[in-house]
Amino acid sequence: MRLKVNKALTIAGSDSGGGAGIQSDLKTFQELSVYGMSVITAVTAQNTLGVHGVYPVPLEGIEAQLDAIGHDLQPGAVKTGMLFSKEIIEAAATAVQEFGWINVVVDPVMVAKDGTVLLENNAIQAMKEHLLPLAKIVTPNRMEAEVLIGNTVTSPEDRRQAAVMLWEMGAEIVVMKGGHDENDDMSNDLVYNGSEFYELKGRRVATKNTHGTGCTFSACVTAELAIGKTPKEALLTAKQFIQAAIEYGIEAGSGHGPTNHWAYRRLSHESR
Ligand SMILES: Nc1ncnc2c1ncn2[C@@H]1O[C@H](COP(=O)(O)OP(=O)(O)OP(=O)(O)O)[C@@H](O)[C@H]1O
Ligand SMILES: Cc1ncc(COP(=O)(O)O)c(N)n1
Repeated sequence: MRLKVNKALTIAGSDSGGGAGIQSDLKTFQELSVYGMSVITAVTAQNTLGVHGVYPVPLEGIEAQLDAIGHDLQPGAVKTGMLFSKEIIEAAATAVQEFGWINVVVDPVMVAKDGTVLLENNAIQAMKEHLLPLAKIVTPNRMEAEVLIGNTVTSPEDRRQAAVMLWEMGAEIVVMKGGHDENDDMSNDLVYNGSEFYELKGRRVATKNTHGTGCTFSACVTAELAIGKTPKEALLTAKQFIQAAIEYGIEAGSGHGPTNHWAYRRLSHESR
């Protein structure tokens, strides 16, 4: 018997340490029973202590991966992570349009936790011009939102304003993630869909093991959209997924460790 599967694609960088990027995305897709596919934009030599090298894949190799998928395997949703350069952003945006890919989730990855640049400065404009208008959902953290709107985001009012500005740049739904907020109790994310604001609420976990939280969250949103869930349903599940992954953390490496990608599935089974 052949099962019909829901398919999702990640266009992102490889994290040799396994906690972020392509690796976190494929693990998350698998946990949600979604068939994962990947276009690798760059290889990073990375562990929990930091990024030790960044090796972009030649543009021709990226376009070949996009074409290979586009001509055969139609994804039900697509996410972008580390895109590194203006040229790679343009190639990804061209493929989305050429192949009619839907449910595009843009995680505007810019720097790693240790400060290593994962998106060149001159690529910001291309992201605004070419990618945000194609996004069903964009998921910036506070620093990424500041770079995209060109202003600081500190107060709750700034956050709402930034969400509106990003929506005006063309993303259908904006999620302002709260991982970097100065709130010891909660890590809440603010969502704006053009007509209403709502929050994804989560208890803040005191841990240094948060490597790849943003990648994992956006991968979960993507998988849920591929399954056919509404954006709101997808976001609520992603919040539960990342909460479990942080709360039931694992110890791997001696620096900023990864999250537990199987915690959500374990908890779902246990509660049945
Ligand atoms: N310590 C924490 N406790 C609970 N939730 C957290 C914590 N840190 C982050 N989160 C949640 O994880 C998700 C990712 O948010 P975050 O702001 O960390 O993204 P990010 O900076 O893009 O992540 P990264 O760059 O590490 O992949 C959000 O839902 C956020 O609220
Ligand atoms: C390939 C790749 N993609 C994304 C991130 C961001 O994750 P973090 O901010 O947790 O380092 C990363 N470090 N590496």
